[in-house]
Amino acid sequence: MVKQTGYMSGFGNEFATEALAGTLPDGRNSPQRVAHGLYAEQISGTAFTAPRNSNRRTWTYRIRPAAMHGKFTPFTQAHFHNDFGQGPVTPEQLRWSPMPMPASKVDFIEGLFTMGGNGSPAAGSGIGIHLYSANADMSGRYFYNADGEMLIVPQQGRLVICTELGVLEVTPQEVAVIPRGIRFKVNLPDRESRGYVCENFGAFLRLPDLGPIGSNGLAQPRDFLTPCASYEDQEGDFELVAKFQGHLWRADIGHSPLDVVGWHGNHVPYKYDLRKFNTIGSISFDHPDPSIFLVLHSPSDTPGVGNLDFVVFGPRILAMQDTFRPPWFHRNIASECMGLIHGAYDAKAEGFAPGGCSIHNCMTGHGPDAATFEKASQADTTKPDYIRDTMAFMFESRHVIRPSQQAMDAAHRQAEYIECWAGLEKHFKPA
Ligand SMILES: O=C(O)Cc1cc(O)ccc1O
Ligand SMILES: [Fe+2]
Repeated sequence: MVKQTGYMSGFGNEFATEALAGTLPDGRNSPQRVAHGLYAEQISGTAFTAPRNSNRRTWTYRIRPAAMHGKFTPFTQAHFHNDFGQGPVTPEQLRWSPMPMPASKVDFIEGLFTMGGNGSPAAGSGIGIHLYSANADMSGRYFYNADGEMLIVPQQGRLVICTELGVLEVTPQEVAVIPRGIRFKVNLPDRESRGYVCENFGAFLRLPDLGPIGSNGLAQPRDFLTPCASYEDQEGDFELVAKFQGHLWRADIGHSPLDVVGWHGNHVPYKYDLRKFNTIGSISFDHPDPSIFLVLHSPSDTPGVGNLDFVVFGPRILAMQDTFRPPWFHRNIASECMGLIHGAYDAKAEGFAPGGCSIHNCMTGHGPDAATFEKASQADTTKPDYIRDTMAFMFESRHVIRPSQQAMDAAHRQAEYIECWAGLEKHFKPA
């Protein structure tokens, strides 16, 4: 079992950490013989020649190189994939209730259920959106995703994510990012967990620029935590599962691949507590665009346009006067997938439950439901509203989120979702 040994703070830092003193070579990466009889191995997360400020790689010093495992054969888990389809896609507003907990024993990888996505691992852009519900540890099973980094958002039940580079303990309202290629397993200390996963096939997530906000605000770099090195020195009949080009593969492996005794670099897993987000809003009038709630951003090749934007709607005080305070009615060029981690969301009076999700695609009209509209239109805006118990989020993407067939067919899909706007009254009085 990999032991938790603490965290290092900062976003995008060059970290250096060793679980055994004297592991890291001094002044070089690949000495002729590594200390303690370890192997040196580099993991490159970006092109060798990527500009310095977006170059990611980590040097690992490990018991065995990652090349040591059996042959890959397909791994059957039909619900987790990137087959978002090529045919017609409905522009309808879509919403789902929380996914039920599994009836039999299911681990994190077995419990992943693809909701939709865009682009592809082959194209090197786009995202995959998944829900998971799981009730078993990954015992003897290890996983890596060659297709992209994984943003993991537990909604219920903690996750202990044991990675090659150390252990992340993640509670609901915290999120974790596992970089492309990093091997890990997930244990469930609360026996059950469910939540959301966004795979990012494009440029890695980074902190957004702050522009006129200034040098502080939104997610602060020091609140991102990367684990210190810790390792398993274990032999056994284990399994390595790989996600490669949209599908899963398995290979026998005779040892734990979480065998990195020391490492240095910046291609690293991290976690972030969403409750630490410094939310900024209007203190005069109008509801600002939700870009001010941006936590992490994966840029596309068009400046200012996100391959993936991770946006969070946490507790906040609404003070705008003579303003319709909840999110307005809108249609966006971007496509939106929302989830709810805790409490209620201020645009939806009912039906959007913690663990549920919605998709509002490019130019599809949406906004407050009828009950929310009526209430907020009458509210006293001379006094502030304290929105306390809430944590909603959005995966927003420049490209249409194509729902998977299994998501469209799922029993937990709310087929009558659009009825939440049916009760909006006609108030028009031309005189
Ligand atoms: O649709 C939503 O609820 C998300 C959202 C929130 C907001 O405050 C403004 C725009 C937007 O898309
Ligand atoms: Fe929206």
